[in-house]
Amino acid sequence: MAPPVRSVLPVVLLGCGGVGRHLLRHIVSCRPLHANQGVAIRVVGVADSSSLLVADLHSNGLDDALLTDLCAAKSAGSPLSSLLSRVSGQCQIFNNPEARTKVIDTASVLGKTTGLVLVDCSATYDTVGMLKDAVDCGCCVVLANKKPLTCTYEDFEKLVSNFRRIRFESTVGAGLPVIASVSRILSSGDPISRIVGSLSGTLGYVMSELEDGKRFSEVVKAAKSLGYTEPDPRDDLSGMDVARKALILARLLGQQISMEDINVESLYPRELGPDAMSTKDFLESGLVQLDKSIEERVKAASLKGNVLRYVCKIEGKGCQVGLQELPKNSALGRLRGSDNVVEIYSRCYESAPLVIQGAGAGNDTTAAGVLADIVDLQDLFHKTD
Ligand SMILES: NC(=O)C1=CN([C@@H]2O[C@H](COP(=O)(O)OP(=O)(O)OC[C@H]3O[C@@H](n4cnc5c(N)ncnc54)[C@H](OP(=O)(O)O)[C@@H]3O)[C@@H](O)[C@H]2O)C=CC1
Ligand SMILES: N[C@@H](CC=O)C(=O)O
Repeated sequence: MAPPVRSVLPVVLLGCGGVGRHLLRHIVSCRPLHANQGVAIRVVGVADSSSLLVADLHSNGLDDALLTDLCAAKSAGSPLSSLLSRVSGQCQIFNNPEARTKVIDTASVLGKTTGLVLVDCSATYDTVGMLKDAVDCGCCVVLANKKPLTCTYEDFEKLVSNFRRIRFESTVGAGLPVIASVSRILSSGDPISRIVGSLSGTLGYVMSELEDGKRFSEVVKAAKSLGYTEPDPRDDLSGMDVARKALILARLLGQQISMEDINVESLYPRELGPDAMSTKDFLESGLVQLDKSIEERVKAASLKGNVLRYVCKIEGKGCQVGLQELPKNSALGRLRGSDNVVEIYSRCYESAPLVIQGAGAGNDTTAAGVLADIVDLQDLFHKTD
């Protein structure tokens, strides 16, 4: 017999793309496991870019059959609003801008009663306001989306102001325990002097596939279909996605810096950027224009026994991210596929760094990281009766 439920965690999910849908599926499939741990996750609402589907706040949330249908509808490319005929009297659909207001109302009501975990699996800056309001209402926040933590330093400070109520493990290294390790080292009073790593699943995959003689344009498209890239793969190829991860880590180390303070090397010129062409055009006709120059760089490195890796370095007061030639048999050079590696140097890990390595991208592993973050908040949702 399952033990009594000790913690009920109401969740509102922002974003039901690749990661968000995997999260909902993991929540449904892990019900028996969580029940054995005395934990229940109640999905109260799910939002996409235009609508919010929200349950009656006195109910048990959206039921698993509806969540499954919702995932199927979104996978097929339909908006959440297409579920209108499917929803019962127990839930409602709000379209923007009412959807945003409803998220904040929900945070306000549940923040005062049961508590709420607002989970951001979108890829936009637009959620920052809702997240800050949720923090003000005493709610917990879990992020896969890096953008809210990488806008202004004031926003970052606000979001992490109650560190017990926020989790953002999946923003760096997908499911890898990078943030947890950095936080543990810091809270033990062991100063971190340097973090070096390969922090892009996409660029790691692309670089290792290029070594096998594949074409850059083909490999980038494969990375997108494997769920490694950002919605616009130029976010990865510009180095901005890695720079965001570097900024989150640097801010965690106490550096009060912004994106403008990070040196970022882009793999494509301005003429192929978002201001010049759509994502679709970039994938169809922009990418191939990069094949030759990247192939030449890979060959030049290979002649010296080296490989290319997109490296992130955080030390002292600065961060830099860019492409480097590294020996094939170095820790970063040996990386294959979407694996990330992160080396953390501190007083305790001075000559031999703490090394964290493993899958650094993908919807499944990222959603698993988000779910672990939600479950990690369970003690804040203990029933007191
Ligand atoms: N994939 C990976 O390996 C990893 C991803 N991440 C992060 O996870 C996040 C999600 O990635 P992914 O699932 O691939 O992205 P997708 O583009 O597949 O999904 C994004 C979702 O966000 C929704 N959305 C957009 N704007 C809003 C808004 N204002 N409010 C609510 N929802 C909104 C979109 O709606 P609509 O469906 O209507 O377009 C879509 O459902 C990103 O921030 C990414 O950086 C982090 C680590 C690893
Ligand atoms: N696009 C990112 C996904 C994880 O953050 C990557 O490739 O690493």
